[in-house]
Amino acid sequence: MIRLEQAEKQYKNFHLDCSMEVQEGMVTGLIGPNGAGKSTTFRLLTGLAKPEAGRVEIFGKEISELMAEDRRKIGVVWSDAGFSGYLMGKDLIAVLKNMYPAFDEGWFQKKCEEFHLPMDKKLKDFSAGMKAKLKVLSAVANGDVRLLILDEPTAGMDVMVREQILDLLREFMMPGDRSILISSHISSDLEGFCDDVYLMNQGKIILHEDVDTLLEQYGILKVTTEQYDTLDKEYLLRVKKEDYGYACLTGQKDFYQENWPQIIVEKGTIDQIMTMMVEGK
Ligand SMILES: Nc1ncnc2c1ncn2[C@@H]1O[C@H](COP(=O)(O)OP(=O)(O)OP(=O)(O)O)[C@@H](O)[C@H]1O
Repeated sequence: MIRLEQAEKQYKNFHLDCSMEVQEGMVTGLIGPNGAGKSTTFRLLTGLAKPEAGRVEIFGKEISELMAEDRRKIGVVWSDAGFSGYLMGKDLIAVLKNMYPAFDEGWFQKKCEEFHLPMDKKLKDFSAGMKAKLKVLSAVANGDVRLLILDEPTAGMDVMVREQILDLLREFMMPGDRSILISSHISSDLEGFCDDVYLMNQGKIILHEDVDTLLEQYGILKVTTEQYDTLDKEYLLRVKKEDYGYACLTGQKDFYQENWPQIIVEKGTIDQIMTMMVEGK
């Protein structure tokens, strides 16, 4: 569905060099700290920025070659942009009908009710959570959409709003021929939702892994300086100095548990793995 091959973009003090893929039927997460380059990657994918080198493809075509019928199958939600605040919820229906030939009005209205989105209120008076739900709902209500590109759709949301948005996206994925690329700087947001994640830091992908593998096989070894000296370092991805000795990230936690049963091995959340990858040496 999406393929970036050494796509490069240069800003004054920032260089993006990104290769990644989003497969049909998969939810792929793009995670990374603030300023990592996630939005820049999304701007390349949506044609808002042009790569200086490399390839950026959606549905097997370069972005500039996408036809109107291809574009109709792509839904994009930006964290910092949305509909005019002076529209009322009910005015939006006419706007969406006009934008999407396959707009599912009945479904949209039903969901607005379910999510308690007031149709007779101006969008500028919606809470942040209401705005976030409305943006995702509007993208999903386009019956043609097959690929959603979501820039931090759950950022700053409380746990209930976040789960409502993720449930909506799970429903969108049900038919099996659809895909989502979703970014977040809080990776725990995406745990239990993504099939695979790319971790970006300073414009580069520094890790790509299935979420199941990340959660089952990655671990953080907490070792004293003496234990560290005896460890086989072959399967250590990152090491970070701590007061007690070292924290070591591995993608082969069973190997260390079997061979060094005395050391502490923590499972590690995606956030901890991300922090180790970014801050460790
Ligand atoms: N139009 C631009 N001109 C100059 N520099 C830019 C421009 N857009 C982005 N940058 C720089 O590119 C870098 C990456 O920014 P980007 O917004 O892609 O990061 P991000 O991972 O989306 O961060 P966040 O999680 O904070 O949204 C930053 O250093 C930013 O200042």
